[in-house]
Amino acid sequence: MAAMTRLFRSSSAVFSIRRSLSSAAATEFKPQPSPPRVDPKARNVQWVFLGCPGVGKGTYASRLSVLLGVPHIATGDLVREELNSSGPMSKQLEEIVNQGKLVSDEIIINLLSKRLESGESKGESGFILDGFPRTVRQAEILNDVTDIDLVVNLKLPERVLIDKCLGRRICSQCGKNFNVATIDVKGENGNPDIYMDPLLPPPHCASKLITRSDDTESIVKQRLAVYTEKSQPVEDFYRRQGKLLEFVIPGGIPESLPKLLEALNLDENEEKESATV
Ligand SMILES: Nc1ncnc2c1ncn2[C@@H]1O[C@H](COP(=O)(O)OP(=O)(O)O)[C@@H](O)[C@H]1O
Repeated sequence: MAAMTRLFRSSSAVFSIRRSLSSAAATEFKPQPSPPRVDPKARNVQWVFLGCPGVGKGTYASRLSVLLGVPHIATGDLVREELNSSGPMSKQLEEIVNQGKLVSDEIIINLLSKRLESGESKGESGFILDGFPRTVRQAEILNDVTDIDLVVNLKLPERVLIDKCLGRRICSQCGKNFNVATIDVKGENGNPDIYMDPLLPPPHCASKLITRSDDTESIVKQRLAVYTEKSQPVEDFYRRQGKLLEFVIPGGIPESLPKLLEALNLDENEEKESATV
């Protein structure tokens, strides 16, 4: 990871790294990968979680990061930390985020480099990235500095995404995410019904819940449009490399997490046992 941190630094300074995809890679679509069995003792996976706002990237990435013993690094969290600080970029970031737009690649890579450097100094290795890369340019830069093992692309229908964003709540003290929405959507056009219970906070968080300023209906719709325009091409970028694992979320966490672990070739019980050794 040291090399990645250093190279990220230089790429953010020079910001001219470009990797043109070979024409063969651009046309050849590889089948969905079957992830190799992860050895719990060598958990330095380098994974990326993609998916629309509200799909649950943070929820699933944070659970997997605990199972695999790698940090969960969410660029949205890095942006919000900076935005809530009294730093020089705070006002500018607030405006961008509250318009549902993307922060510049340069700012994001700078924030991510700092986070990787601080993790590296604490001995972290491997990562699950959530919310990065979000543009093809970011994906190209990442591709130039390190090898990503697997990209998990989470999917849900758009009407569920909007309800989930509107129901999202965060504990202002511990930072954990909850959701007060009950999702109960009848399947259409051959798609199955989707039911999700609310994810309610424990009593000590209940009085400290806040809503993200960008989780209003109009900003969520704008973020979804930005995702389609800027981030969907990132799915194709990784699909061409044969690294994209598509996962349609079937329901709430109790139903979906075991299925996701199965798709990832991970065994929750084995992982838990080895985590306690
Ligand atoms: N990789 C990125 N590139 C540009 N902007 C980003 C990136 N990651 C996060 N942001 C900014 O932070 C905001 C919140 O990100 P995130 O928490 O990942 O939200 P979402 O729920 O939309 O996935 C985004 O709308 C965007 O303004």
